[in-house]
Amino acid sequence: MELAMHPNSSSAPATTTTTTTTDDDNPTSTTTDFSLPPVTLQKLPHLSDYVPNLTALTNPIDRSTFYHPFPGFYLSPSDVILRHILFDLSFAAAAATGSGRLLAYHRAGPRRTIHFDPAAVRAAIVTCGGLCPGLNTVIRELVVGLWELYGVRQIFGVPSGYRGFYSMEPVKLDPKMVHKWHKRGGTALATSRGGFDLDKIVNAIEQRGFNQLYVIGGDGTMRGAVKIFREIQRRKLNISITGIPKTVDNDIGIIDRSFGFQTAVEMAQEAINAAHVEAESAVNGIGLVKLMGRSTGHIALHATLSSRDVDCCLIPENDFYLEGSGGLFEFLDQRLKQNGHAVIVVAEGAGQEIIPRTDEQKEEKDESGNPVFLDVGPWLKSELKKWWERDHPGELFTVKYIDPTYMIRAVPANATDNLYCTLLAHSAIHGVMAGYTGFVSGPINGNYGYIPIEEVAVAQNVVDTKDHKWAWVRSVTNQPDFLKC
Ligand SMILES: Nc1ncnc2c1ncn2[C@@H]1O[C@H](COP(=O)(O)OP(=O)(O)O)[C@@H](O)[C@H]1O
Ligand SMILES: O=P(O)(O)OC[C@H]1O[C@](O)(COP(=O)(O)O)[C@@H](O)[C@@H]1O
Ligand SMILES: [Mg+2]
Repeated sequence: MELAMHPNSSSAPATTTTTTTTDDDNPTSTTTDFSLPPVTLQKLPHLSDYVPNLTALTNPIDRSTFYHPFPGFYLSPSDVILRHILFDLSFAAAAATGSGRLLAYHRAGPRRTIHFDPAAVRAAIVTCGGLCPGLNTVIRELVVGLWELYGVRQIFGVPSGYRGFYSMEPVKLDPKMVHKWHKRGGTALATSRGGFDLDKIVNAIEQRGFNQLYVIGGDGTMRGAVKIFREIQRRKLNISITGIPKTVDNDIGIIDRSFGFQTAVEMAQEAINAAHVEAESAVNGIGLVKLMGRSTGHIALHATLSSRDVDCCLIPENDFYLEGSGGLFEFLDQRLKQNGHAVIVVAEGAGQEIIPRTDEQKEEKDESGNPVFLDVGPWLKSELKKWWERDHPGELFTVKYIDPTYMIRAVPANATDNLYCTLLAHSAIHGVMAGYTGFVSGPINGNYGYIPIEEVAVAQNVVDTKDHKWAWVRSVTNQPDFLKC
């Protein structure tokens, strides 16, 4: 679908004119006229794509005593968010001649017409994968939002992740029950890895009469949700499914960041501070902190940038080596000579290529099929000790290793993440009530949008070691780039 977003048609000549506006004869801004490139709006699946004669009702928010819908309160399909908002004007001019397009997503929010009768809704909420701060807040806000905004009364929690659909009894939820859940870490519904059996899950959904599915989970969960979505479509069921992206590692793409990530980075500071104190208080002291981050180093990177006490940050996206010129040991040698101590932050997925392992260990997977890593923390600690004894025999040296692994994700969400969780939950509810399906809610450039779940399931978010953020880390730590000459 293409939107006419600009007065110039795409066939108009691409002219770029620059003028200067003045205020009291002082130039204040530059106005450039250019043709906005054509916009492609990502199609969002809707139940009406395959369910005939859908119910169409006015939104009950019209009658809410709290909301007074004003013109523009309800969003329509022409309300969009651009995926990329940064581009240079010469690109825009070039794009208008046909060499580029802009991608847009539907904005999240209430719709004037809804396609579910609230009295007939049977909503199911499930949490899958590892923990993340804010899971309980999302559940709470889904329950309260469905109840208060739309008058839904049949809301169920599915225990223990995907396997719970077919192996456990759902738990009836209401606002009173979930009232304090945002203050608790973890997930009150319980979660698990593995157990994804498509037929059993969709059969159970049908048998239980669920017609709205709120699936909270990470990249693996989203891949599972895509399969459920496709099966629901194949069976032509009037069931809407939405994904709410949860990942403490921040490894899901397109969205600005995942909920709980900021809380985790904040928690990591405590471990880094402790490592710093220990290292500073020793002779040739090294503080070593291992942080979560299976295939992405976002937590380590952000924790490093916000701490400023870190001398070296090791992430999965940037291979490192220990010995020789430009290696970790050479760098630490210099740092210890300069400062007498050093702090290293290592993401759990870093260095996996250089830790010796058996063929069996190379194949190891968890129940969800994620690779099981060797523990980089103790390995690095032991390598550091061996190096020092070999190169500096008899000299004092200490490595204090801190592994706060689960502590950074098993806590309740901080205030910012709690707010974020609420907006995510409300966005999901509005989209589902409007009949959208197979989508994920999330912030895109600061505004909440609906993204097709199939796109989210394959979109990764890795640290770009060529961009300014990684350069910033290196400028803060002055660590080597580990590019062997
Ligand atoms: N490719 C896939 N197809 C179907 N289900 C999947 C897939 N990958 C993961 N899952 C299921 O999604 C759930 C969560 O996945 P997992 O990788 O453990 O966590 P996360 O969703 O946090 O990444 C598990 O029940 C797992 O079996
Ligand atoms: O919870 P487990 O099975 O010990 O797994 C730990 C993994 O979970 C995470 O915390 C989050 O991973 P997911 O988002 O895939 O659940 C990873 O950082 C870590 O590698
Ligand atoms: Mg994952």
